[in-house]
This record gives sequence, C-alpha cells and structure tokens, in this order.
Amino acid sequence: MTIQQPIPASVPPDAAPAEAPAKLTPMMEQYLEIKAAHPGLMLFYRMGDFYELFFEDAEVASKALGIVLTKRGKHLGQDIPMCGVPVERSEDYLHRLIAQGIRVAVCEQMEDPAAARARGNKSVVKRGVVRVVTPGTLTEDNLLDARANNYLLSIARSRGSSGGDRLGLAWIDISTSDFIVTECAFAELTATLARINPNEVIISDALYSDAAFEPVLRELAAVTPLTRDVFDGATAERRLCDYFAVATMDGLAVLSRLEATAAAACVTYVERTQVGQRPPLAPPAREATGSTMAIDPATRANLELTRTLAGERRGSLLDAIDCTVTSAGSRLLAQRLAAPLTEAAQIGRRLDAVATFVADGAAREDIRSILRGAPDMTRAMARLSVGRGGPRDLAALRDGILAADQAMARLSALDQPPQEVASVMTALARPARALADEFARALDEQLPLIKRDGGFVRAGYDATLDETRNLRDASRLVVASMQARYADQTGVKALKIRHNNVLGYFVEVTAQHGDKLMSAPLNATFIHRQTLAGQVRFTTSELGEIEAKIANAGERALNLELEIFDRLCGQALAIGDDLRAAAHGFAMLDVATALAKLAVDDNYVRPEVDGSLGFAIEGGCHPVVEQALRREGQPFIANSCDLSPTPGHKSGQLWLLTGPNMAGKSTFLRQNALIALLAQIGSFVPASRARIGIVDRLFSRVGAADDLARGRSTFMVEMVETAAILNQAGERALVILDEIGRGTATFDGLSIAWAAIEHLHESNRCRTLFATHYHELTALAAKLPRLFNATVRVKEWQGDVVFLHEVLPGSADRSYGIQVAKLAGLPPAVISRAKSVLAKLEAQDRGQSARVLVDDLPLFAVPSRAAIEPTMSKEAKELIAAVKALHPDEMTPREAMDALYALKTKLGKS
Ligand SMILES: Nc1ncnc2c1ncn2[C@@H]1O[C@H](COP(=O)(O)OP(=O)(O)OP(=O)(O)O)[C@@H](O)[C@H]1O
Repeated sequence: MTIQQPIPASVPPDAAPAEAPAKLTPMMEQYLEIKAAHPGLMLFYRMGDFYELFFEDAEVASKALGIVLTKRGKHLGQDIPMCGVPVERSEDYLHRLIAQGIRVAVCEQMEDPAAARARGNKSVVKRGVVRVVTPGTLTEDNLLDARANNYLLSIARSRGSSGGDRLGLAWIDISTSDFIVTECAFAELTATLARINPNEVIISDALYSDAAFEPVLRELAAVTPLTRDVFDGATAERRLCDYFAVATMDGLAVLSRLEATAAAACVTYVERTQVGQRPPLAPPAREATGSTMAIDPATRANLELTRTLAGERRGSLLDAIDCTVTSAGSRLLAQRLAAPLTEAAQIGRRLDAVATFVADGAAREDIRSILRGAPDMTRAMARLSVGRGGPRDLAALRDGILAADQAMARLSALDQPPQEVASVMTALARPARALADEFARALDEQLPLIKRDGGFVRAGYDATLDETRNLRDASRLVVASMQARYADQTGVKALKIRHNNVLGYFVEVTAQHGDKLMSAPLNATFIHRQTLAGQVRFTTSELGEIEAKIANAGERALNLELEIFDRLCGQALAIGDDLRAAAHGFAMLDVATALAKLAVDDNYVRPEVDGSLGFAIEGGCHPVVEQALRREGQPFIANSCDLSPTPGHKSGQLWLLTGPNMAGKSTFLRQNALIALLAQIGSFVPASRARIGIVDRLFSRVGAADDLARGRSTFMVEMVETAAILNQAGERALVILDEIGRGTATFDGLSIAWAAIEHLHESNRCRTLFATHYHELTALAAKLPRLFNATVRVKEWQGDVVFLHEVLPGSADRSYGIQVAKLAGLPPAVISRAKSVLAKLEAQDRGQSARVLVDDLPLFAVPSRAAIEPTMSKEAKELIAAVKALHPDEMTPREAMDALYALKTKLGKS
C-alpha cells in the first residue's frame, strides 16, 4: 500500500515559508509558496522547456528516476539540490513516479515570460498548479493501461445503530467517464474491492486511522486519506449538483445518503486534482447488489482470473480468452470477468449475441476488421474534455464515427439481430454524422500530437488561415532570396541567414570574411552583433522587418488553428453522450465477436444456464491449460463432472476426488470453476455440453502460499480461507477445495478435512469439488448420500507411473508420491529408503482405522445453523443489545464509566 498525504482544502494561513523573504530570490520565494500550498506532493515547477525540482523533491526524484542531481543557488547558506525533466518527456517520468506511489503537482507558467519582463527586471513569471497527478485521476494515454480501467474509489461510512456499520462506495474512471455507486457491509468490503480493483482509494482521515480498516487498506495499491469535509454527508448532494450543473440530483440518479457521500467525495477529489476542471462523468449509476457472482479476493487470486499468482497477465484466464481487437473491448471483457452475472435472462442475452457471431463467420470477421480500425473514442473524449486533447483525439472521433457507419451497415445485413446487437446498433446510430464530415474537412492527413505544434488544419478549410499561412511561407521564400542577394553583394558564397531565439534572423559568415562585412562599404548594410570562435554574425534593418512579419504571420496562423481546434472540440463535447454511447457499443460488439472467435477457434459450446441447482459438464477442458498444451502439440484430456442433485435430493453433490500426484486433480477442480464463471459472463465454454444452475458465490481454496507480510503461515492462510467458505457458502455456491489440511500433521489434517466435508455436505449443502490425498476420506461416501467418489486414472508400467488424466468414478488407493519424486530427480538412495519406510507404514493400515471411525462416529455430527444459535434468556438478549448500542469511541471516560455501572446493575437484576 502506498500512503498519501492529505491534500488540504485550502492553503493553510501559515503555509508560507518561515524564512525571511529578503534572503530569497523572487523565484525561490514563489517556489516555496507554491510548494507549501501543496503538502505531500512532489512539485514539477515549469521553467522554460523543463520541469525543475528542488530540495527534497529533487533528491527523491533523482533516485526514483535515475536522473542527475545538481545544485542551483543557495538557501539559508546551503546549496539547493535540483534536478529537471524535459517537458516533452515528462509523461514518461510521471508514469514512473506514479508507479512508485508518488503524487505530483504540475506547476505551469501562466503567462509569457516577456510579460513578466515588461513588469520589471525583478518580476517572476506567474505560475500556478494546473493539476495534481495521482494514480486514480489519469487521462493521458501513455500513463494508462489501454486494456484496463483506471478506477478511483471512495469509501464513506455510516455507523449502524446496532453496531453494524454500512459502507458507501463510489468509483469513477475519468478516462472513460464511468461512475458507479453501491453500498455494502464491512464484511463484504474486501471482496468488493477485489472485484473493482481500484488504482487509488480515497477515505477520510478518521477511517484511515481506524484499526478495523487497517488490514483492508493494506491490500490496496494506493490509499489517499483526505480531510473530513470531503466526506461530509450534509454537503454531498450540493457538491454533486454543482459538478453536474443541475439543481437537484433527483433527475440524474437516486442515491442513498451514504452513496451520495461517497460519490461527492469522488467529484470533490477530481475537482481538486484537476484544479477546477470538471471532466465529464456519467451520472452515478447504482450497481445492483446481488446481480453479480460474489468472488472473494483469495478465489480471484487462486483461479488466476486476470493475473497469475506471480502477478503476470500472461497465463491468466483473461489472457487466454481475450481475443478483442480494441482497448475498450479488452477493458469491457475484464470488467465482465470481474463480475459474472447471476440472472439467467441477462446471461442469455449476452450468449445470444455471441451465438450470432459464432453462426455467421463472415459477419464476425467483417466486424472485427472494422473494429481493428476503430480508435479509442472514450479516452479521446476524456482528454478533450479536460483540455488535454490533441488533434489526433479529434481524428479519433472522426474515424470512430466513420467506423460506426461501417459497422451499422454490416450489422443491418444480419438476418435477425438479437437484443444485445440491436442495442449496439441504436448506440452506434447516435452520434451526428455531420461532425465526422466537418472533422474530415478540417483535419489534415498527418497530425501532430500536440495542438501547439500547429499544421493540423487542412489547407482550403479556412480562408483566413490559408492567407496567413501564405504570408508566412512567402516570407520564408523572401529570406532565401535575400540570402542569395547578400552572398552576391558581399562576394561571400558561404554567407547564410540563420535564426535563433536571442538574435532572431541574422547573417552569418565565417571568421575570415568577418572583417570584410565590418568594413566600408558593407558595414553600412551589415550591423555587427556577435563574434564567435569560428563565425561572425550581423543583422540588417531589412532582416529586422522581415523578422517581424514572419513571426507575426506564424503566430497568427497558429492562433487561428487553435481557435479552430477549440471550435471543433466544442462541437464534439456537445454530443459527448452520443459519442460515449457509440464507444460503448463498439466495446460490446468487440466482446461479442471476440468471444465468438474464441468459441470457434477452441471449439467451445453454448452453456445452458438456468435457475436450477444443476451442474453437469460433459467433456470439459481447462481453458488455459488446454491452450498451453496445444502450443506444445500435446492433447488435453476432456473430463466430465456432474454435481447436479441426484433423484430424491434437493441439493447438489459433493465430489471427493482422489488420485496420484500430478494426475490432474487441481486442473480438474479449477476447470469446472472457470467453466461456471465463463458461462455466467455470457461466454461459450470449453466443453461438449454444459448445464449450469446459476452460481451466486464462487469459493476456491487451492494452492498454498505463505502470507508472511501479514504474519500468516501457509497453514494459517489455508485455514482462514477454509473458515470463510464453511461460514459463508450457501446452497447456490460452488466450492472447490484442494488438499485441505495438507499443511499440518497427518492426523490433524485428516481430521480437519473429515469435519470440513461433513460440514459442507450437511450444513452448507453446496455443490463442491474436494481433492485430497487422504484416501481414508472416501469411506465417508458410505454415510453421506450426496458424496460421490471420483478418481484420476493412472497406469503403472514397469514400476513407473503413466498419467492418463482421466476422471472416473471410484477412489485411488495410492498417491504414487514416490514415483513422482523419482521423476523429479530425487537421489536413488532417498527413493529406495522412502519405499521401505512406506511399506512399513502401510502395514499399519490407516485406511482400516478410518473405516472403523466411519462406523463408530455418530453420523452427521454437524449441528444445523439453527442449533448453533444458543437459546438465550430474554434478559441475556437485552444485555447483549445494550452492549451493542454502545459506541466507546464516541464516549467520554465519564460516560463510559456510567454505562459500565448501568450494565452491572442490569446484570445484578437478571
Ligand atoms: N486433463 C488433462 N489433460 C492433459 N494434461 C493434463 C490434464 N490435467 C492435468 N494435466 C497436466 O498434468 C499436470 C499436473 O496437473 P495437476 O497439477 O492438476 O495435478 P494434481 O493431481 O493436482 O497434482 P498434485 O496432487 O501433485 O498437486 C498439469 O500441469 C497439466 O500439464
């Protein structure tokens, strides 16, 4: 976690430096004043073509960026450390600083240096912070990952009267305008944050220092505590109204007070970091709770949904299924994967769209090639709206609208577009075509990145601009002809007319010809200005006049172009909602066609998703492992799995999977979880048939890793995750558990696994896959009617083991651990010693004792949930309610004492 310093609401009155201003240069005085007004931020202080950094900022930046640390002047008798970054490469440097959790205030020159000079020698150029760059408030392409959303998230809390706090969450992506709010309980916070995966979280100072939040915040990339006013519920509605320029939020969104508080914190922070700019945001939309599959952070990590356990995108599920051709499509696919749906009809609509493009290969490929040429309109719009856009962003909108036209034409040829495709067509039709025509007329073929470079408006678009440009270019020709004339006149062939910022236009000759021009008669025309080592420089009055004309014409042309840019930008922003809707339409189309391509290439099938508790996968494959094996020319062995309720039972089954090491147990467990997940994001699945009753929560406990940073051993991590499953999984959950209990002594592990199976079967009653090396557990099938034993088949051949990766009914009797160890290259002496130890241990026959245990232990020792609730007297319940109603943080010591006595008295009575 990166901890950020609070940004104060305003400059504190005592922020000015304590030193006597007399000792400071005017520039340093200005620097320190601006720096003091932005505590906790690194200050990029613009000086000409560089951003300069001073004092500690310079020291930190030079280390973080590997740039040279120098000195500039003195402050209180000490050298001032300094370093600088060139403005044109500043985005690279910002990127690296942000990645290291450093937030930067960018301070620009707010006037032309000439204007400052005109005020007098000692005047400093006016400067001001125009923006604070933080991880959650980026818009620049270079700073953003094109394939991922960049969310800023705020958390607001309201204290529940009975101790159950509620949390309001709001998250925005200013590079795409998304704005979403929700409420959750504290217990759900970690899972919700894992799903949204924000790049920066803002919270109040109070929550930041609340011990209960500490473990949650520690997991986050960047946390910025802010002053209390940002989270003030009383002013939230007003701040939102101000942002959206409306009198009331009622017409835009219906928010609870808590959601509004969180949403207002987001917009306030955006205004502060963008220094008054208001990037357009969609009105806050409430995320429907319960409409997405709950997946806790451990499960997300274990199943390697968007990143592998090693933190790479490569090798993750997202990487394996992402065939999108646009960045916006890739972002949408990642969003969908993070939040699979739980409503069969909605899933069906997505599947219909995919099915359309599975069936119609020509339409799929045509659409994909149109999309390949479609630019990222959403992010172009976001940059334009905060004044950070360039000519290429305008071109992106032009090309986007043209691509929308092509896509519309192709989609209209579809026989019967399903509902999702029809809604894409409506979105693509929204932006006015006139805008694209206007932009096509206005913009040149080759466009500069930055508008101030000019030269992006097409010749013939604006008569005044053409005229000014002609004047500028003609003047340049005049200079060339003057050079020829002067060369003739002086007889110096090598005479050149050059330009620099100090002298403007000047005549330059080599030193040997210098005297000639300085003597009569030439000195009447050529006025000596400068003698360098090898050259002598002159001006002429004629050059001075031309200089003024050229400079004026060039500047006028640029200003005209900038005016045109602003006008075009205004036109685009006026239809911003339509452009954003079309951009979203593209993303939806990209995802549908990409999933169709995946289905066709990898032979996926449309899953049947319904409201039952069924789960029947025929010929299922692991989407990632299958692709990896295919690359190596190896086949993946498809396997079936049926957890559907058997006749006479309401709940789904629990499969107990045994089998040797390396047989493919973990792969089988994960593939079934991933198939359910893919089905519920509306994708086809790697199977020959799949029927899935909606899964509302997915749990996995697979693999094991120490979490030493949190002071948890491997076994502790395993138990914490198992506890979460046993406490939370309901009938509609899908649970996969891999080798529970292996991290401790054999009998402890076996006993925990035993009890966990009984609990899952009797209390949770959820569909479960449970892999284990404790073969003794298979005996439980005799007593637990919905427990089914399955095993992964291997063949023994000449004392070695051959893996067949086939899952079949039955149980394994051996783990072949020693054979696998031999394959891994353990020394032969160790292998043979292990074999003899194993033979001795097997003679003691642990399995036999387990069977005896099944017979001896009372069946269904798991108490039902109702039985766990202790039966309490009325007085005890009252006492508990009284304690719950106390808020020790808000009490004075005296009030706390009084409350304690009151409780004692109550206790005495009961
Ligand atoms: N169905 C399959 N078809 C082909 N290869 C497979 C299949 N399942 C697994 N494999 C291969 O076998 C290897 C081991 O699989 P996996 O890790 O799932 O085994 P395991 O039984 O969980 O082993 P252990 O008990 O040692 O953890 C995988 O890396 C994969 O390459």
